[in-house]
Amino acid sequence: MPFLYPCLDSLSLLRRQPLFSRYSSQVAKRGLVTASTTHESEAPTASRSEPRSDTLLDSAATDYGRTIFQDKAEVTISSGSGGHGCISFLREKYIEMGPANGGDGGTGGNIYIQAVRGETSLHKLARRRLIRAGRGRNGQGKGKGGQRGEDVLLQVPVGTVIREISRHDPVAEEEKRQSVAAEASDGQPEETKGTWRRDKWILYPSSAPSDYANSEFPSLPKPRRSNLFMSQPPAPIYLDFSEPMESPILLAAGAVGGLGNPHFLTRSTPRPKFATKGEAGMSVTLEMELKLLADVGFVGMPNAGKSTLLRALSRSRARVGEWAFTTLQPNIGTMVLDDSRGRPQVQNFKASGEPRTQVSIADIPGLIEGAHLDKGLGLGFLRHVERAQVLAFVVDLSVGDPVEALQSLWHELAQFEKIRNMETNQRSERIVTWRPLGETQPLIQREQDDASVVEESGTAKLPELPNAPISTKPWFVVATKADLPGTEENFARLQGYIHGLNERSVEHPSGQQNAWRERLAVIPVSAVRNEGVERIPEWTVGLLKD
Ligand SMILES: Nc1nc2c(ncn2[C@@H]2O[C@H](COP(=O)(O)OP(=O)(O)OP(=O)(O)O)[C@@H](O)[C@H]2O)c(=O)[nH]1
Ligand SMILES: [Mg+2]
Repeated sequence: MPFLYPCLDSLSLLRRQPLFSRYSSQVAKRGLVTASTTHESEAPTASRSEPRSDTLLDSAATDYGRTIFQDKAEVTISSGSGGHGCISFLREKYIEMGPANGGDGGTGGNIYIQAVRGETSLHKLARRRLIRAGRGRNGQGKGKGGQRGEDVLLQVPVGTVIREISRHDPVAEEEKRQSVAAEASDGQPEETKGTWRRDKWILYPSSAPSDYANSEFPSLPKPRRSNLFMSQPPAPIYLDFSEPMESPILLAAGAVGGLGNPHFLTRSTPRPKFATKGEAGMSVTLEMELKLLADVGFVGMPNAGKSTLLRALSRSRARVGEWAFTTLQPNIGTMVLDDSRGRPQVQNFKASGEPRTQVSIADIPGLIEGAHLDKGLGLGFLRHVERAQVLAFVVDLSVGDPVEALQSLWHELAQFEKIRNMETNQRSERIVTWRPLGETQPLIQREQDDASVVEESGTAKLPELPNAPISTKPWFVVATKADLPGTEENFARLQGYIHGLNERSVEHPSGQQNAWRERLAVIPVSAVRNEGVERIPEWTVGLLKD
């Protein structure tokens, strides 16, 4: 019997037992088992009764939550083209050759954009390089207009900045072409009668070329735009979504549809056998950049303990490891001040009077000396803390001189600001008129005459500077790893330096005269032991303002 049914063999049952219990204890240790399953398993009670903070803060480097994150995207949006007009004639009983009744083409779909709270990354847009709205349907007989193209709604996270790189607008190009042709013929409108442009006209399907040999085409209607075009943002697009939006805004309006054949009814052509094609949709290439909007930004060297601190302050499961550059992309954690159960930990009100229930924190990859020269992971991640209201400098007490570490972090911040301002200047650079030797007319002036693009960008309003200088932000220092032996001396040194800053006896590490130094503090903590961190929410909230 046992050799036929090994499952009934009592020996094999016994052999399987330790394996199962080993598995269940591992699972219970990771905290992955729900209440009902742990009840049945033989997990040791000791691992279940461990305090939550210990398992979360001193976890293995492999135990972390992963989120897909992308903070840059370049997409081309293309609004829908219009449907073509229809060539049709009424045909009924006893009416063999009725009047023209072709409908107009439908308008193309629009592209809208909305900043919403739920989104945290641009990865969905980044992997779609081209986003098209639907095309308008063609007009139909019996005077039926074509159906509108489908609209597209892009949802981006709050904190996204959108810049236009290039644009292709067929209607604008056609308008320009016509105005150039009109100028060439001394203000007279371009003569298009008797000619036809293949890209503009639709001919009756079953007609032969001879049908059009003697017929005269009417003049081409002027390029048209949909009414919604007026509510499009002016070119070049520069949008900064720092607030969630209740309703989407229009980014690119769909093109209008073509005209059906009744539009071309004249005395000389009672049965027009032509209609116009719909206008082509415009396409705009946009660069999107996400600058996470957190209330507090952590700035520190690699391995300083930023992610551990984030785990101690919030329920974040940011990766922690004992090597440098564990964090490769920003983590956002939420520090809950009031969980609506009993008395809140810290009571604070916004300027609007509503209570502040949570504070968001951004933990970014570490900065090393020379990050502005692209050492380590570079300075790019600082854009996620540049909009934070408060900066927390996380300094490791167990390695090197904490004062030097703080100063070099400030140096890198200053370099970041310099590079950012340079980029802003480049973007808004004005056109300088330059006159080469021997030329009577300035070169740029000549360009302006025939290229309206140069004129437009020169006269466009400069966008407002969205950020205050970093040195004017409130900041404080968190001295981590205070549990390690021999860190008292380093802490005393750091405290002395901060005291000197408060007294204004030492220069501000940013080197700026008007830098913020109202209430500087250094908070010693041990994030792994969850000691001292309870001071951070209180101190942060005191610095936050609306
Ligand atoms: N003893 C002690 N160790 C700590 C403390 N905080 C963090 N650590 C340890 O320091 C190491 C680095 O911690 P992380 O939180 O990954 O440091 P990080 O600043 O996020 O590092 P990067 O992501 O690489 O920039 C880990 O091994 C932590 O366990 C602390 O307060 N005390
Ligand atoms: Mg980290």
